[in-house]
Amino acid sequence: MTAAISLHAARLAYGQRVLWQDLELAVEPGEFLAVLGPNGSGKTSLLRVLLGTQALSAGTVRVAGFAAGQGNDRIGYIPQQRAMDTGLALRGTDLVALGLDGHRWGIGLRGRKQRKQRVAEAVDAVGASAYAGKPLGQLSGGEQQRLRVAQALVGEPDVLLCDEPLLSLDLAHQRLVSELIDRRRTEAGTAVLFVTHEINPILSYVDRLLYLVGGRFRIGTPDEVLTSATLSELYGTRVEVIRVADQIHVAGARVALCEDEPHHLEHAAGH
Ligand SMILES: Nc1ncnc2c1ncn2[C@@H]1O[C@H](COP(=O)(O)OP(=O)(O)OP(=O)(O)O)[C@@H](O)[C@H]1O
Repeated sequence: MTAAISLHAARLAYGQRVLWQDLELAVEPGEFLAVLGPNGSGKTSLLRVLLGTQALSAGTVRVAGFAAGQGNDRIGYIPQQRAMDTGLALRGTDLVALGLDGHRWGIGLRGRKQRKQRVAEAVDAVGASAYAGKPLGQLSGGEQQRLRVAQALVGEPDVLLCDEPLLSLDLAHQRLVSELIDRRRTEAGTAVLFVTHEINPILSYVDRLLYLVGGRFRIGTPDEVLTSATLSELYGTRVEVIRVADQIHVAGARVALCEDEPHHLEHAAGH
């Protein structure tokens, strides 16, 4: 099977600062890979490399069968959320339609009808039908975020790159979006690379994770990587992984998981 994403001997450095090196990674079609790590560890930079907007310092990268940047019409991308300009007149449905590859649908009346239908379905799937006709500037952060998810999925991508897609979503919509992404990969074999600070909402979907910390990384299943021994080694300091029912909590200094919790857990762990 040809990997949907492959990085070979990959290195990314900004000047003297090495974000990661000797990275060997093959993400298979249909695989769900979570990418974790503290602020500044290079998660978004990895997405930029896969999108072709950031060159590797060394090594090779291929995405959806192409050199990075060449096959972007096969990639769905959910960027990290930024507040959109409140004066923005673009409507929600217009934003979603930007995710359709114009070449595949043609410009005739039939193509236009089909495009409209596809956009309506994608909007409906994220529960945004009631507000998608409004200008983006009038929508809440979470409402805008659901439209970005629809935009990334509407083009039926082979590879889905998600940069903290659950941020600013309430629990019900976190679940809806995670399930949508999971369904896309199980039904269509789309490979998913999902950057997150919070593993628990997606833990049941994750096949493997890439955990980046200060120039080092580990790749493996959640059971392999999310252990006290592995994370302590990676962080270079004592880290405790605590499993409570089907949730994972990580306690210790500079820990990236469960961002809302480390502060009091750090105290509890005596750091
Ligand atoms: N073009 C650039 N030139 C120089 N340094 C950069 C550039 N882009 C990013 N950096 C630095 O590289 C580091 C990694 O940035 P990146 O955005 O990939 O981190 P991240 O893991 O996504 O962090 P966060 O969790 O905060 O989103 C940061 O310290 C950032 O300042």
